Amino acid sequence: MMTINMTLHTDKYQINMMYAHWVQGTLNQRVAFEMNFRKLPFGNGYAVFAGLQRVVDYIHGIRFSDEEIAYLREQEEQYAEGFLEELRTLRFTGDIYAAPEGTLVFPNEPLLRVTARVFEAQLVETAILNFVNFQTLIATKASRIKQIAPDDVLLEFGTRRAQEADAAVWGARSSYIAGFDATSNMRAGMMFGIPTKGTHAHAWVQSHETELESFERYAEALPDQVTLLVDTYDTLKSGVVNAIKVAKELEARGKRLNAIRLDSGDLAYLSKQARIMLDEAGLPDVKIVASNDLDENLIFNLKAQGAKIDSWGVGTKLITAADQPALGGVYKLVAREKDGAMVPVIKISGNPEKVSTPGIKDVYRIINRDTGKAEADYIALTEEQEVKNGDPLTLFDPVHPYLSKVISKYDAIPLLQPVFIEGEQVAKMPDLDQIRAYHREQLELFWPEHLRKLNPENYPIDLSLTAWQQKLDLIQRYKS
Ligand SMILES: Nc1ncnc2c1ncn2[C@@H]1O[C@H](COP(=O)(O)OP(=O)(O)OP(=O)(O)O)[C@@H](O)[C@H]1O
Ligand SMILES: O=P(O)(O)OC[C@H]1O[C@H](OP(=O)(O)OP(=O)(O)O)[C@H](O)[C@@H]1O
Ligand SMILES: O=C(O)c1cccnc1
Repeated sequence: MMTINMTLHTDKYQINMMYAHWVQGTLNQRVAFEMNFRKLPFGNGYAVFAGLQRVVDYIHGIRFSDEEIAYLREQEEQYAEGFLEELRTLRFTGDIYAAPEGTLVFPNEPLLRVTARVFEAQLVETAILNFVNFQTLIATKASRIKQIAPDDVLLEFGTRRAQEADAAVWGARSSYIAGFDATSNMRAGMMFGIPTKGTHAHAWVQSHETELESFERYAEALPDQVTLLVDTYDTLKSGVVNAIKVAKELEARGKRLNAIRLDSGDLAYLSKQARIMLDEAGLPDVKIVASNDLDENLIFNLKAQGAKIDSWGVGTKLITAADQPALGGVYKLVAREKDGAMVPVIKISGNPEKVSTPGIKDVYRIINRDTGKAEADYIALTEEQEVKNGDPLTLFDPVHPYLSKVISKYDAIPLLQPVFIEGEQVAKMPDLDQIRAYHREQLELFWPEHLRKLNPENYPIDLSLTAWQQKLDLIQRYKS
């Protein structure tokens, strides 16, 4: 398979900064960047971290080959030849720590950290944000849907409405991580091993003289997985009646009708009526699939109306994250090398929540040993020992520091795991089913108050006293 060179999947300003560092002789300065987001999407109580596999693939593929070099030479005559020669040998040689895909993550905590020569750390910002922002957004949307239909079969149908091809396949993967059962996209199935499922379209019915004939022909062709779309002409008077006839014909051949699909009209009413008709025909095992612009709110509503739907096909609103089409993850410089040591740096803002937290940090999920539940995430400078030693921790909200409590019986799970060290991948990426299982286990760690769809309780993200003090000191220094 031809692999596409993604090295120039970056903003020009990154190359400009790389050039300026090269000119100034500072390209080898070591820096640390952390990625985080400030606001949860969809009013949800958590986000589902995704995109790391794509980041890993991208990092491995960084190469300025003849084509990239020629393009840069042509695009920007200010770039000196020596710089272009430097790029020719550029490989990623830094460290990347990241949360595993499927982890529940929260605002204002580092999800991924790059420590590298500034030359490399700057190059990779754009692609990392692109991959992680999109995939985390879709995984979070999918997780909301899964939360309200935990026992139903969830099918991802979005490709035709996705924002182009990459979004379709990586969105399908993100949905699967968060609990979807299958995708309709065959390429996503082939690339990632996601189960694929498909029914048939209205075109199949329309391309026959009668609906019944179309159902019979379809069932003849694919007798082991027949799902019939029943709404082309009249769902209850024609579609379901014909589906029942075909189910009986299948039974006579030792086969069975798997399901019917509803794709328009009042899905609550039609599913209830269809259920009665199927049950009365002795077909209680025939399932009902619904589709038509669904999302978590509609599905929730349909369930409240007593809809008899076993499986949901969700396309447009999932794959485009229709109610919030972007996650605002950012990549901020937190430390730089000075006289051989890494020193913290800060970005001040008029908005207190936007002031960056300086220094290289780790995040620990603090599990209360009495309850087995996550109590808070605790952000500490990497050199801090308290949490590593299991010493009592003061948990306090950095925006409202007077709200605090001490916890002593806890387990601290470090969220950021090494992925690359000195340019070498040090951890094998889990396979997709492991990621999916891990995501399910993650949910078990949280109280339902943080997981509910509407007005969830904020999960505390706390700063260590040392990290907090350092931030205050730096704010003070820049103010004076
Ligand atoms: N019982 C229900 N309660 C709330 N919303 C519903 C219900 N049934 C269906 N919907 C949703 O209402 C929206 C409109 O559906 P409807 O079938 O009326 O229009 P449509 O999609 O234009 O139909 P058609 O495909 O026949 O043109 C869809 O998003 C559908 O999922
Ligand atoms: O509604 P979504 O959540 O986006 O799910 C995907 C939609 O795509 C198909 O419709 P389309 O009209 O494209 O084709 P069809 O003729 O097969 O219904 C399908 O019937 C769903 O309604
Ligand atoms: O299999 C289906 O029913 C399907 C697939 C993609 C989009 N809409 C429906």
